[in-house]
Amino acid sequence: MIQIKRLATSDNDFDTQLTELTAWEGVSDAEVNQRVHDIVHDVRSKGDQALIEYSNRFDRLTLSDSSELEIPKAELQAALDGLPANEREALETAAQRVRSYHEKQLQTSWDYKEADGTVLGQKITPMDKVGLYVPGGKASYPSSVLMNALPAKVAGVEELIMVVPTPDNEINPLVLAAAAVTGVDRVFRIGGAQAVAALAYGTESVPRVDKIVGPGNIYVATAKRMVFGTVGIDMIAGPSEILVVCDGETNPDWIAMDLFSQAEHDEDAQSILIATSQEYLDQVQASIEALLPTMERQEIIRTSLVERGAFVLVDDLDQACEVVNKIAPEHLELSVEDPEALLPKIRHAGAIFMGRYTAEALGDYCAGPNHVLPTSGTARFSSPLGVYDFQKKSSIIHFSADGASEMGKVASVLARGESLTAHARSAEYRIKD
Ligand SMILES: NC(=O)c1ccc[n+]([C@@H]2O[C@H](COP(=O)([O-])OP(=O)(O)OC[C@H]3O[C@@H](n4cnc5c(N)ncnc54)[C@H](O)[C@@H]3O)[C@@H](O)[C@H]2O)c1
Ligand SMILES: N[C@H](CO)Cc1c[nH]c[nH+]1
Ligand SMILES: [Zn+2]
Repeated sequence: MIQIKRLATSDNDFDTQLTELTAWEGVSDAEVNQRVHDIVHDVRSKGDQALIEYSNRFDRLTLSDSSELEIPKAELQAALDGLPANEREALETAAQRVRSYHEKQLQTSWDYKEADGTVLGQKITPMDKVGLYVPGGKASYPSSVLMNALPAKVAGVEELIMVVPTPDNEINPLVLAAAAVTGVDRVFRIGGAQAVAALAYGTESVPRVDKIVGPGNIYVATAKRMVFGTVGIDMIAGPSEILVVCDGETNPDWIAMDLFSQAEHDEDAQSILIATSQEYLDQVQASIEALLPTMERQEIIRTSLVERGAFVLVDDLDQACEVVNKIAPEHLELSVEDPEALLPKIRHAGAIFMGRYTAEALGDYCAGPNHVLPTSGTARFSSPLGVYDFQKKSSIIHFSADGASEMGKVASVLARGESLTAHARSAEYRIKD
């Protein structure tokens, strides 16, 4: 029997149980923080040498020279050329759909003119150089290459630097092929906190970037948080999560597999099912028992479900939405007859999958929207990775002589109210007699 926690909103201590369930201890774990701090410090002070040492230790490589850190560009195209036709076609189809979706997000500069001729606006500029973290410890993620690189390309970023760990010196050719398809400029075989530090501070081989994006495990997420300020980051995109709300009418095997789909990423991944009847939860439990032995990654799935998974019994679908908003999941599946009716009640979720046919897995690969999403409740204030993450804005202010005179009077009063005389006099010079 796989012991999945059972909670009910009718439990007296439901809120406490929910808080304990969704707390991702690792993020604030002092030991992880110290380890990541040491790694970041070493990369900053020893550069490539630290990258070589950590990659040899954590990814079991045998690097001895800086020149081995980068994967030559010719290997990216060779990987693409060597793909079986069905893989190449799937990769290109997914890339085309992700690109089209993201093109809709492109923001452009804007301005408007006031009656006295003053022009105000915003100039939108792509970033110069960004770092794309592509995870690769427990699974390899060609799809994450697409999701990281394509919005950056659509935004017009000049240089894309990708990092990806290659444990035991193995790399999925699809990862390199995806880098070729999307036009990534340089790829380094490094991962974890050391890769994040290299992108943030630069080393002899790895260029320093302006922003680091992409998902990763606890070491990656902690390092991104640590270097924020020196570089920009997109969000904390940690271990995957799925929250399924079901009205009890979807085939329980489908729901069991949807829960497995995120649990198989990582022991730290979180899969939760909310339903309106105990009988339905029992049916999904039975499906899990029957299907788990058929799964290649059953040990990871089992640990994830037992340690971090849960079944939550609610009175009705309205109450389900309240629980969703408290959890603010990365992925939400509304596996119900009328998902449109629930949508207005959902305020916090990274991506919302509507109806019984919309498996979250489609969103991971080829629906079009980005799969790099905020995790561990950060959907309360973060959004999916998008073109907007690679664009920045400058305010444009161009006063006419008349406008400067009128606003000079306003600025003068406010500046004198702050006792900032130079500000006041600077504005006053432009006031017409
Ligand atoms: N939120 C998203 O959008 C999204 C998308 C894809 C994947 N994911 C998540 O990304 C994560 C990927 O994790 P992963 O482990 O497979 O790959 P990863 O690339 O994130 O991490 C691998 C690296 O972790 C470092 N590491 C491993 N053990 C360490 C230790 N003991 N001390 C210091 N560093 C250590 C190593 O440097 C290694 O190269 C999963 O949790 C998955 O769920 C999230
Ligand atoms: N579910 C992950 C985001 O949390 C993305 C992914 C890539 N490959 C499979 N899944
Ligand atoms: Zn996934």
